[in-house]
Amino acid sequence: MNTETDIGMQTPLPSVLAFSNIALFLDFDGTLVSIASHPDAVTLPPRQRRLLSTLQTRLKGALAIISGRRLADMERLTAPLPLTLMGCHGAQWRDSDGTRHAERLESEATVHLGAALTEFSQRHPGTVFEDKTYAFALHYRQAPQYERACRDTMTRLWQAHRDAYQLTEGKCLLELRHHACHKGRAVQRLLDTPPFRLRTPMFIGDDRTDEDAFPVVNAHGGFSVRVGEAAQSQATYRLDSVEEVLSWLERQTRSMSR
Ligand SMILES: O=P(O)(O)OC[C@H]1O[C@H](O[C@H]2O[C@H](CO)[C@@H](O)[C@H](O)[C@H]2O)[C@H](O)[C@@H](O)[C@@H]1O
Repeated sequence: MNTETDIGMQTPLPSVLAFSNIALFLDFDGTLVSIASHPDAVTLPPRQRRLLSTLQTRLKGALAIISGRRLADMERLTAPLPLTLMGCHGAQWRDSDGTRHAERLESEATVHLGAALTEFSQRHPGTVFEDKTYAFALHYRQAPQYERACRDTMTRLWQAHRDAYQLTEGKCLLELRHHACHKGRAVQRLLDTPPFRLRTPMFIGDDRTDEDAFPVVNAHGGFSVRVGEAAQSQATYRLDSVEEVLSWLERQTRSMSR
């Protein structure tokens, strides 16, 4: 059964929700911060810092960022906020008290994939290779002339390692994700533990890998929100841009008791 909805069919989010019992899960790039030319060009601006800090307090800690980036990147970008963070699409995570966890990685392919993609990006100037241990991302945003070569190489590597890896497409990005990387399982893991347990989940995200989380949120009677344009999505609701995400969340904080 196809449960995806044409993006135009999604409902705009109500202007204000009963927000104090929400467990809020936020994607990072393209949701909380705008897309930039290079992964390292992104920072967390003061407006987002203030918002996250307020949400963390008002939701009594039931706030997590679930990103495709490495956990270490997310810790650096959000420091010193004491947030629950998940990196590598949920394969690594940090509790709000600073305790770190990681999925076991049983793949023997990581060294081979890392070496092959390092060599590829050296031969194709402008492409960016990110080795995230659980996932291998190849960016062509600054070298669109190599998109075809990136696709061919990633497809060939995936065919050799499809037992352990999935090939997905992001924004000017192709990614080999170990099966341990799955935002749906990440959301379920948090919903099984305090302070998220017994709350209504909301996930806001803009990308293909966020689609893994939407069915889990829907099954819990929560709010799945896709940001921006997509051909199809399993999200029930839509916000159009990072600016809309920020102003919608700011409106919720104003309506919540202190
Ligand atoms: O799950 P997310 O937090 O949305 O992370 C998804 C990927 O985000 C980053 O790449 C994207 O953002 C870059 C900076 O704006 C941009 O240059 C790139 O083209 C985008 O694909 C990050 O580098 C990846 O590791 C994440 O998987």
